[in-house]
Amino acid sequence: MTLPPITSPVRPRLTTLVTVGVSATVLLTVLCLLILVDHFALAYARAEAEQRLQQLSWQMRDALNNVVRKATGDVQLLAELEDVRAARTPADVRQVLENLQKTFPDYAWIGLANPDGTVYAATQGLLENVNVGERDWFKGGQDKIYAGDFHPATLLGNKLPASADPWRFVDAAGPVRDAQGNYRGVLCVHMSWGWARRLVQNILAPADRQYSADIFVVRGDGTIMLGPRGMEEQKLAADSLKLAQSGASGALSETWPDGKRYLTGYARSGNPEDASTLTWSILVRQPEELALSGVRSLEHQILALGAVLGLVLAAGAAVVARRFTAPLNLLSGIIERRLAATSGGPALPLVPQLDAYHEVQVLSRALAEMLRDEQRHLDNLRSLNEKLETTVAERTREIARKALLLERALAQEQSTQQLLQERAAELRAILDNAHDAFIALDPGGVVRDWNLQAERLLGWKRAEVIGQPLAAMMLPPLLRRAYERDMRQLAETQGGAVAAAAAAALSRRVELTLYNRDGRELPVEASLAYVPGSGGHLFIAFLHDISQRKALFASMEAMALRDTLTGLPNRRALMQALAEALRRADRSRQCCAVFFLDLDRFKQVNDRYGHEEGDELLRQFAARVRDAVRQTDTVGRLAGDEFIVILEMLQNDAAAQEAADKLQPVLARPFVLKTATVQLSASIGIAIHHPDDPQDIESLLSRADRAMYRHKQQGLQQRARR
Ligand SMILES: Nc1nc2c(ncn2[C@@H]2O[C@H](COP(=O)(O)OP(=O)(O)OP(=O)(O)O)[C@@H](O)[C@H]2O)c(=O)[nH]1
Repeated sequence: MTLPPITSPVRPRLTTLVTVGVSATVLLTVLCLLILVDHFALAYARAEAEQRLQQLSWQMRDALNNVVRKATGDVQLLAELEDVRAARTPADVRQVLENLQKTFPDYAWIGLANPDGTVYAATQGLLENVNVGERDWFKGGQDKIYAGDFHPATLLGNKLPASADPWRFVDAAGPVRDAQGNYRGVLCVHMSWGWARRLVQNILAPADRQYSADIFVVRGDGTIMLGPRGMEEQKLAADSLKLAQSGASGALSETWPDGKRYLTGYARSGNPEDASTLTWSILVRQPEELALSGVRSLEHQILALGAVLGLVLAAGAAVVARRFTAPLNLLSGIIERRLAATSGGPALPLVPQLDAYHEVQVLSRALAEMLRDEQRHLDNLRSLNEKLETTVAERTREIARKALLLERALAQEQSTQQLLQERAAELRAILDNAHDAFIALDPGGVVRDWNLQAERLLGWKRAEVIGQPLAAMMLPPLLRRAYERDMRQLAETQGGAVAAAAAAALSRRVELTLYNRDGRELPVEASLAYVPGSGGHLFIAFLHDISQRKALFASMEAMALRDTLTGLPNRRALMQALAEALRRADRSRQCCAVFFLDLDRFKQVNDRYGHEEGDELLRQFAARVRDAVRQTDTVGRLAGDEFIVILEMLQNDAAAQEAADKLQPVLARPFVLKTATVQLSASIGIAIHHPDDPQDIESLLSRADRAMYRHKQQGLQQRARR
C-alpha cells in the first residue's frame, strides 16, 4: 500500500470519543442542572425562608399586640367595675384586683392609686400608701388608657418574690371615675415580662427545632428587650430594625453584628399614635446557611446522582460504541497493517465484506474496491519504475562517459590555460625587460598595457595609466588631433576592413615627439601594430628612445658645417649662408658684400714655426675677423688660410669698403704665438651683390677671389718696390 504515513499526532479511537462524549454530555447536563438548582431552588428556598420568618415576626407581633390589648382591656374592665369605682375600702378593691390577678399569672402587680399619687389598694397590699405620682403609668393613665413600655422594676423589685430573671414590667393604666364621673384615681397593671419569653418559646417551639430561629423584641431606642441570652438589654443596629421601626414589614438577607449572614423577618407592634399600644420592633432571624441547607443538600444529591448517572451512561456508551465501532476498528486495523507492511514482507491482509450496518457495508465495499484499484496502479507503477530504472541506468552510463570526456577536456583546458599563463608571464617578463617601451591601446585609445620601460621612459606608473586615454597625456597638440582622427576612422571602419586598414596604417616605423610626465619633449621611434582579438582589438606600439641618436645626428650635422680648427662655418656652411644672404638681400632691397681674405705669406709661418703655430695663428686670425664685424655678419673659413666674410644690410658699395678698411688694421697687428710673435698682412677681395643681381654664388665668390688676388698682387709689388 502506498498511502502516505500518518504524520499528524495519534488521535483517540472512536470508542473512546463516544464514551468521553456521552460522559461529557451527562456531566454537562448535571452541571446545568446544578446551576439551575443553584439559581432557582436557592431563590425559592430563600423566598420561602424569608416568608416563614416574616410570618413568625407577624405571629410574634400579633401575640404581643394581643397581650397588651388584653392588659389595657383588663384595666378598662376593672376601672368600670362598681367596686373599684366606689372604692369603699382598700380591702374591697384589693379583693377585686387579686381576683383579676388570678386570671393571668403574669400580672405581677395591680393597684389603684389615688389622684394624689398614693397607692390606695394593690394586690398583696404591695406599695399601698406609697406615692407613685411620678411614675409614667400614673401620669399617662390619668385621662386615658395608657400602655407603659418595658422597664425594670424600681419599687416592686425587692418586694416581689425572687425569680430567675430580674423583674421587668410592661404597664397598662387607665383612669378610674366614680359613679358621678369624678376622677377617682389611676388603675395600673404591671405585667411581668416572663409572658413575652413564654410567648417566644411557644411561637418558636416548632420553628426552633428545624431552623434555629431567634426572635428579637426591640424597644424604640434600639435596646433588645427580648432575645437570645447575652444579647438582651444591648443596643442593636441592623437594616431590618430600621425597616421595622419605620413601620414596614417583610424579610431580608443581612449581616448581623456578629459578622454572620442571616435571613431576617421584621414587623412592628402597636401604633405610635395610640398610647394604649406599645410600639416594638419584632425581628426573627435565621442563619442564612441554615435556611438554605436544604438546597445545598439537594445540590449534593444532584451531583452524586449525576456522577453515578454519568458513570453508568459512560459505561453503557462504551459498550454500545465498542459494538458499533468494532467493524470500523477491523477496517482501521487492516489499513494500519497495510500501512506498516514493508515490501517483500508477508502478504497484505484483504478487506472482508462487512454487513454490521449500512455505513460499514458501504465503507468495506468501497475500501476493497479502492485497494483493488490501488493494487492495479501499483503493478503499473512497478513496471513503469523498472523501465525508468533501465532508462536511468543507461542515462547514467551516458553521463559518466560524457563526464569522463568533459574531465579530459577540462584537464586539457587547464593545461592550455597554464600554458597560456606561462606564455603570458613570459610575455610580461619580455615586455618588462624589453629595451623599448611597450604600450597597448584599445580602439577607444585607452591604455590597456604599459611595461616597465614605458614607466621609465614616460614617467607614468603602469597603475596610473591603465584605463586612461593616451592622447590627453602625452601626445603634442598637433599629433593629438591627428591621432584622434585616425582612431575615429579606424573605429568607423567595419570588420575585416579594420584589420586591413589598421595594418596598412600602423605597420611601419615612425618618429614621434611625445611629452613625458614632466612635460619634456621626448623623441621616440614608434613601431606600431594592430592586433585583432575576440575580446577587443588592440593597437600596440614599441617606443624606442632616440633622443641620444638625435643629439648625435645634430652634433654630427653641426660638425659637418663647422671648420674644426677655428670653429667657424666651413665651406659647405658658407655656401648655404651665402645663398640665404643673397635671397635676403633681394627681399630687403639691400646690398650684400662678400670679403675674400687670404693671409699673405702664411706658408713661411708654417715653415718657420711649424704647423701648430700656423694653426694657432689661423685661430687668432679667425677670432679677430669675427670680432671685427657685426654679429649678424657671417665669418667662415673657406680653406687653408682663406676666409670669407658675408656682410648684409649694406646701404651701398662704400659701406663695404668702409668695413674692409676697418678690418685691415685689426689684422695687421702682431699675432702672439707660443714660440714667436708674428706680424703679417691679409689680402681682401670684395665682391658686392646688388638686389636683382643674378643669384650666382660661384660667380660672386669668383669675383671676390679675383679681387683678392689683385689686391695681393698689388701688395706684393709694393713690398717688392720697397
Ligand atoms: N698651419 C697650417 N698651414 C696650412 C693649413 N692649410 C694650409 N696651410 C698652408 O698654408 C699655405 C698656403 O699656401 P699659400 O697661400 O700658397 O702660401 P703663402 O705663403 O700665403 O702665399 P701667398 O698667399 O701668395 O702670400 C700652404 O703652405 C699650406 O701648407 C692649415 O690648416 N694649417
